[in-house]
Amino acid sequence: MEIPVCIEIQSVSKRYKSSQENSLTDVSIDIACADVFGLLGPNGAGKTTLISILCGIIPPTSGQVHYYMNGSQISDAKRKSKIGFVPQEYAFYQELTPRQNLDYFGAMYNISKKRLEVRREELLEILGLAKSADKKVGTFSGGMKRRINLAIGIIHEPEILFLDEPTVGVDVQSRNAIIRYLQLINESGTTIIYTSHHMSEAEEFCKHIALIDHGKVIAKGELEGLKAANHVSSLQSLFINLTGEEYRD
Ligand SMILES: Nc1ncnc2c1ncn2[C@@H]1O[C@H](COP(=O)(O)OP(=O)(O)OP(=O)(O)O)[C@@H](O)[C@H]1O
Repeated sequence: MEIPVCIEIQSVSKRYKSSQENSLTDVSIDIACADVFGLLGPNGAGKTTLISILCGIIPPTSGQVHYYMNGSQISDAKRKSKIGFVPQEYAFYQELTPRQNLDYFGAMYNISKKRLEVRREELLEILGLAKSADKKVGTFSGGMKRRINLAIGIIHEPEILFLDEPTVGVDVQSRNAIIRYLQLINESGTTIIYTSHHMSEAEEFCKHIALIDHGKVIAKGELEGLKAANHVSSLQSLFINLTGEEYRD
């Protein structure tokens, strides 16, 4: 049985107003429902730009993005309540505690007080933040900050979750906790689209990938199939084979 498409990206190009060049050129990708999809590529490839377009934060210069749920296209308004976004930058208030941050962002999604309380405590527990739930987030380690960033992005139980480098700068323990939790919510049906520079993590985590370089898709498909077709045994080798060794400064 064919898995239905959840996000259809059609010929998306982006040129920022201040720029002479495209940051994305003619990007077309289909992402299946309940997939773990990796958007991978070197620095400056266009990954954050693409995620920002998919989340509706910035518009494409040309091209279209369609979202589908239960086989039907959904409106932009409906899409907003269905998606979650965990950005690369910390998106919380340093002066507030994890409980206060989660209450604040939960209220923005109009979650009922009762449901929010349950969801908040559940996330604090699962992500190992319960003991520090009443301390200011500004005093936290990098790993704890990444985990609270994740908790905020999923407080409203999104069906589609975008994560931009969710494990950057964290230790192995926090990385494992984050990936384990993401695997858990994927198993219960959440579609995950994520970027990372951590190739062994992406290799373990992603089912399908798109490799982007200089704003263009240079490879896409099922990860194992791409490795076999390129005669390599690891995602890192595939990445180097297709994007080369030179710096992207
Ligand atoms: N607001 C902006 N205005 C102008 N150019 C931008 C803007 N944001 C990004 N760019 C440019 O668009 C290109 C793609 O950047 P983007 O941040 O999407 O890449 P990335 O793949 O996420 O990189 P990284 O892995 O370093 O985070 C780069 O050349 C970048 O300089």
